[in-house]
Amino acid sequence: MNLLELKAQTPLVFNYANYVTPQFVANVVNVVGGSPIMAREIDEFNDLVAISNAVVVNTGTWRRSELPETIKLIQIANQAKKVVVLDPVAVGIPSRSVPVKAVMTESQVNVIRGNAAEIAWFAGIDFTSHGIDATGSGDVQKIASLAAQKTGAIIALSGQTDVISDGHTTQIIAVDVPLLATNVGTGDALSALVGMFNSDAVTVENTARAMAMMKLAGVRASQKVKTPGYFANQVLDELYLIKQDELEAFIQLEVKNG
Ligand SMILES: Nc1ncnc2c1ncn2[C@@H]1O[C@H](COP(=O)(O)OP(=O)(O)O)[C@@H](O)[C@H]1O
Ligand SMILES: Cc1ncsc1CCOP(=O)(O)O
Ligand SMILES: [Mg+2]
Repeated sequence: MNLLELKAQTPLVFNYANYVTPQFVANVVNVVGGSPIMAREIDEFNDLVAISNAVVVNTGTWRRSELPETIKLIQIANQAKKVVVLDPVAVGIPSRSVPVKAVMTESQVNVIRGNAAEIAWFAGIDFTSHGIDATGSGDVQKIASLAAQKTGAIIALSGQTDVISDGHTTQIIAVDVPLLATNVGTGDALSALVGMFNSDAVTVENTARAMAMMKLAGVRASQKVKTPGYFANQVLDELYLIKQDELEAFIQLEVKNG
């Protein structure tokens, strides 16, 4: 959906969040025009998925004891035909790949949003990382396209260049905003935006819209503030202020075919 439709419909985003960044993620959903809800109790999953428009699963602080519930949640969302976004934080660390492998085997994920190192793991390509951060370099278009082909999910690869791919169509947003990488949780919040913009239909176009929204907020914030603390708050304000026509103009200018 576009930003105008999003603000009119107020999509409810169920975030199965990590315990590091839920406050920032909830605020990002709220300021853009959606409605966030966080939960971990399996007894709530049927009720909450029924009223949700998107389910966003972040494995950043997974626990073995909760893994069956995580899979159950996605299966409920699959049955209810709700869009599911997976944020596979630091999946390249072997212990962090455990929940991701289980989720990918036992349930269906519609979109995977991660940094280049995380997406490279799905593509089977080596890419240097340092914990939650991608630190190497590589052919990000090839990585995203291959990961999409291997998983059957739309890939939303974020970084200096964002890449969106379904394995056939690939789009890029090559806009450098280094301050965007300074706030822990920007990626998690971006995953929630991806869920929100895809809540009516899962497409490359809607995924690119979500990625463009965060980039544009970063561009505008970095014109006003130069340090990370203020920047994080300014990004929230810019996400709140961006209008439909401004977002679509940015997309026209910066979203290119790969
Ligand atoms: N060097 C960079 N230049 C511009 N934008 C960046 C850069 N690094 C990250 N971003 C942006 O920051 C947001 C979060 O992406 P990223 O940092 O890759 O996710 P994660 O926090 O999951 O590692 C995205 O909107 C992405 O475009
Ligand atoms: C620090 C940390 N540790 C586990 S999850 C997490 C947050 C990751 O946030 P993001 O992927 O948005 O940088
Ligand atoms: Mg991340």
